[in-house]
Amino acid sequence: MQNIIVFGASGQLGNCLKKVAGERKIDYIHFLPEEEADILRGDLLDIVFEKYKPTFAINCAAYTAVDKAEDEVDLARAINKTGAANLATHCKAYGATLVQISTDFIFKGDVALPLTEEAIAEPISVYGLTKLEGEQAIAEILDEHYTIRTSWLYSEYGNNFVKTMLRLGADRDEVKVIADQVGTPTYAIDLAEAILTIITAGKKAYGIYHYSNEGVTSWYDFAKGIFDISGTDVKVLPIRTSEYPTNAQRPAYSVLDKAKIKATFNIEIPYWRDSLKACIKKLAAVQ
Ligand SMILES: NC(=O)C1=CN([C@@H]2O[C@H](COP(=O)(O)OP(=O)(O)OC[C@H]3O[C@@H](n4cnc5c(N)ncnc54)[C@H](OP(=O)(O)O)[C@@H]3O)[C@@H](O)[C@H]2O)C=CC1
Ligand SMILES: Cc1cn([C@H]2C[C@H](O)[C@@H](COP(=O)(O)OP(=O)(O)O[C@H]3O[C@@H](C)C(=O)[C@@H](O)[C@H]3O)O2)c(=O)[nH]c1=O
Repeated sequence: MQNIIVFGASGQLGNCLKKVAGERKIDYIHFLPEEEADILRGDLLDIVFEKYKPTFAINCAAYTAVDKAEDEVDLARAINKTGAANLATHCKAYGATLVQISTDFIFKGDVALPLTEEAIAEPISVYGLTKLEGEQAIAEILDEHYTIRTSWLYSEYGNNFVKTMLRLGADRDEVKVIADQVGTPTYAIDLAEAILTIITAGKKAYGIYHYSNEGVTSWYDFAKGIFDISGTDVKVLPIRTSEYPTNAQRPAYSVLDKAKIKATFNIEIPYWRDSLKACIKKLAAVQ
């Protein structure tokens, strides 16, 4: 009997998993409220692991405020590293497999070649560093883990670049967006589908995998796509990273190579613009 528990269930990816699990009629998945499943509280983790005796735990909990993390290093490290390690320890004790979500921001991004799972990780931000430390802590504790690195998540849930652009586009005549950071957006609904496909495949092909949508774009082109598809009349000006100072540094190139996940789990990945259309359609329907 499978039993899946989800941490960080109220976040963007948690909500997408809820949606996709509902559509797939998976009824053995439990979305844990944060107050009952704080990944920093060993006492609460003891209770939920004992209650559910999970076969899989999915960790959607994270500290994701990239700029703020530069000033809140201890909190970012506690959630992204210690929290992940706590889950790995509990999974080991209960014979569960851990699905961890990581990020393209573990990479430096100074080489314009798609990044494989073996590419050297050299984070340039506190967020990226603490996420990498989380990956490493899990790997030291547990063999039975799927660590899925993804990039530029967006969806109809939570806060993300698509929703920010639609808000700015509605308020302003002009938006300036960085054109020299290149990567691939990922519709979090597509990622949720991939996670549930991996879990239900029962393959035990543990390890690190890369997943984003297909294609390559810049934040500027992504913004253009958002405004084109939504029919928002706003001028978008391409700018350099140096013209948009932020607390945290971000990789200039972070396109993930998805060959491994496609070959191992027979996953078909949608093109980023097709998924963006699907998301904007959903957002328009709820307005
Ligand atoms: N967003 C993105 O663009 C990308 C995200 N990722 C990774 O994907 C994963 C999911 O991201 P996403 O859904 O967008 O992130 P969100 O920030 O939307 O969700 C994270 C969730 O974790 C919860 N959380 C924080 N601390 C704890 C804790 N101690 N115990 C339990 N829950 C906690 C948050 O609750 P609260 O809000 O109450 O603090 C929030 O609900 C993360 O691992 C992230 O690093 C990877 C690449 C891109
Ligand atoms: C709002 C805005 C952002 N930008 C730039 C800043 C930044 O380089 C880029 C994206 O900005 P955001 O702050 O929305 O996104 P950011 O928080 O940097 O997104 C990252 O989040 C973490 C959690 C990840 O793991 C990454 O994969 C990535 O998705 O767009 C502009 O150029 N103009 C704007 O008006």
